[in-house]
Amino acid sequence: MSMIAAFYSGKSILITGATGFMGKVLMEKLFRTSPDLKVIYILVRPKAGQTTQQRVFQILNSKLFEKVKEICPNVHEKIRAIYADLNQNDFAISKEDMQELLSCTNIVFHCAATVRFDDHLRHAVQLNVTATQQLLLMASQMPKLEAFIHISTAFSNCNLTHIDEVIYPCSVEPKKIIDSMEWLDDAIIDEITPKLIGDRPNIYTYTKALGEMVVQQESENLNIAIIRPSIVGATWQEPFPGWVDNLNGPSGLIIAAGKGFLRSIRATPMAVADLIPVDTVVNLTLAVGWYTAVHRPKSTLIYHCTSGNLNPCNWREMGFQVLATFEKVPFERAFRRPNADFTTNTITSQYWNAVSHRAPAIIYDFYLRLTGRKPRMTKVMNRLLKTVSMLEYFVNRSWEWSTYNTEMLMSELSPEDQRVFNFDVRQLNWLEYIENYVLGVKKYLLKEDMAGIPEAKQHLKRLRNIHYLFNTALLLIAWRLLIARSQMARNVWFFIVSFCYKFLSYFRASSTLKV
Ligand SMILES: CCCCCCCCCCCCCCCCCCCCCCCCCCCC(=O)SCCNC(=O)CCNC(=O)[C@H](O)C(C)(C)COP(=O)(O)OP(=O)(O)OC[C@H]1O[C@@H](n2cnc3c(N)ncnc32)[C@H](O)[C@@H]1OP(=O)(O)O
Ligand SMILES: NC(=O)C1=CN([C@@H]2O[C@H](COP(=O)(O)OP(=O)(O)OC[C@H]3O[C@@H](n4cnc5c(N)ncnc54)[C@H](OP(=O)(O)O)[C@@H]3O)[C@@H](O)[C@H]2O)C=CC1
Repeated sequence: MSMIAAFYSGKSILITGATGFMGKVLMEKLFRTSPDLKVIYILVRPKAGQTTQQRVFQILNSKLFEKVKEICPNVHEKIRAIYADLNQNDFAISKEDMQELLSCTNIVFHCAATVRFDDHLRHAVQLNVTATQQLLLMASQMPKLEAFIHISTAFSNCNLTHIDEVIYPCSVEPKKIIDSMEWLDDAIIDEITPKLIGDRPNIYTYTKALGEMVVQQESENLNIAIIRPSIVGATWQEPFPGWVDNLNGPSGLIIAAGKGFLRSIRATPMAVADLIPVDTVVNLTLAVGWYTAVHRPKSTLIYHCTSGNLNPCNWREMGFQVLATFEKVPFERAFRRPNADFTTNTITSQYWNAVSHRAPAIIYDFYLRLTGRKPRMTKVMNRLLKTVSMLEYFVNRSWEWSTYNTEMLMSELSPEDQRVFNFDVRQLNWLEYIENYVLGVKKYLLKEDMAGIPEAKQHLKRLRNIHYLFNTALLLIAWRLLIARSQMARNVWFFIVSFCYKFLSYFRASSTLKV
């Protein structure tokens, strides 16, 4: 019997960010392994015209929850969706709901965050720092609370190259930042943002670091742990391989590459691609929840959930396998044939951006205009290149994360728990994982049918022929222009033509003699 699964039975669990990528997988695993849990409270806001109830209904009816519904048919009765907006005071939770949350919650998993790299500092501070502080305040009023698990990121200190499982302070106290956000206007905030984030690449990593400081400062009477996952990717094994539902991290780039929009990137091929499957993160999170509640460590423990030091894979290997999978299962209606050029040089990268990305987009838009349609490719390409430029920081560096706490926890688990809540990335086969990831992107993000593969392959063949035809035509035009302008080129051309003519005449004469 799994001790971790048994621990969650009968418990009331509060999850923030349950409608997000990681939150859904966390909920799914909890219901699947501990169907006897009492209730999962989730803080949800209405979004995109859907009420909170409609959002929950949609999640429960998704493919991700198919197994859960077999194991725990009354799952909908065990989810309590609480209307909440983490941007607002007291999260805009009603008095009754708040009362219930405070008096019943046993475990808190805080996953909600803004993960956008370019969010405005005020909004990112509100969500990643102030909301964390408010949630901790709520937690301190929960008499039955056994553990509070905060999800951070391994990149919160990405300005360092070796990162230990400790909290590194930021130069300005989070409380001062929170206060200043209340009275500074947007223009001043924009001005001071670069100074505040310093040598971090974006507002996201900076505000997650501030969030960790808040956790440390408010942790006095609470039983807290922090998880720091690296780049979270599709599921490895559970509930099935390759599940993914958003474009963050590599997923969006896999689409862009598979559809032939993105064919080169400024990336260091030998840099470690520190991906971690979302189910691995969730397994570690649940194990940490159990360990923190049962063993009550004296200080706040931080757990790195990374792959690089235990089972490294570099970007070259990853890109190679992604391309190999495109050969087997191509994406439908690709713009160009997928390709992967890595360059570490900024000038070469700009050259490839012009030749491989912008020029085809301009030509395609010209074609759309000619055929009376609205041009759109240049706009799509500009947005993609903006996204790529924001992700480039992470594919041109390697980090070393120590994983003592994570390994210690692994050794504390029973063999059954090590199996059911497996977070040992040494067992991960990258080639298999990446193939399933690409397949998952095709199935769950692009919603493409496997029956369309022959047609997709046919389409790629047509694109290859167009490519050859286009290059040949380009070469001929260039050559024609050259011989029109240069005597030297003309001489070379006449020499080649007369040489070919002589060779053919000789060949014809010798074959006539033989007869
Ligand atoms: C070296 C690799 C090989 C490369 C080879 C060369 C190319 C050939 C490829 C072969 C195979 C390549 C496959 C492997 C690629 C691996 C690359 C992996 C890079 C991973 C880096 C991750 C770093 C993560 C570090 C920290 C981790 C975390 O803690 S948090 C989670 C990460 N957070 C994010 O990823 C959020 C990032 N997104 C944003 O911040 C914003 O969306 C934006 C700033 C990028 C854009 O904002 P904007 O307001 O302009 O637009 P928005 O409305 O948000 O979206 C615009 C359109 O772009 C789409 N979109 C959004 N995100 C992505 C994305 N990550 N990739 C691609 N597209 C994205 C979005 O859907 C919109 O589309 P439309 O609706 O159609 O307009
Ligand atoms: N994905 C990754 O690569 C990594 C993620 N992390 C961390 O993991 C955690 C989960 O990330 P992930 O699941 O990928 O992110 P998602 O963007 O998929 O999910 C974010 C969640 O936060 C919720 N949220 C955002 N704003 C509010 C708000 N104002 N009120 C209520 N809820 C809100 C979202 O709700 P809604 O659906 O309503 O928008 C959503 O449920 C985050 O803390 C992130 O920093 C760490 C490392 C890597």
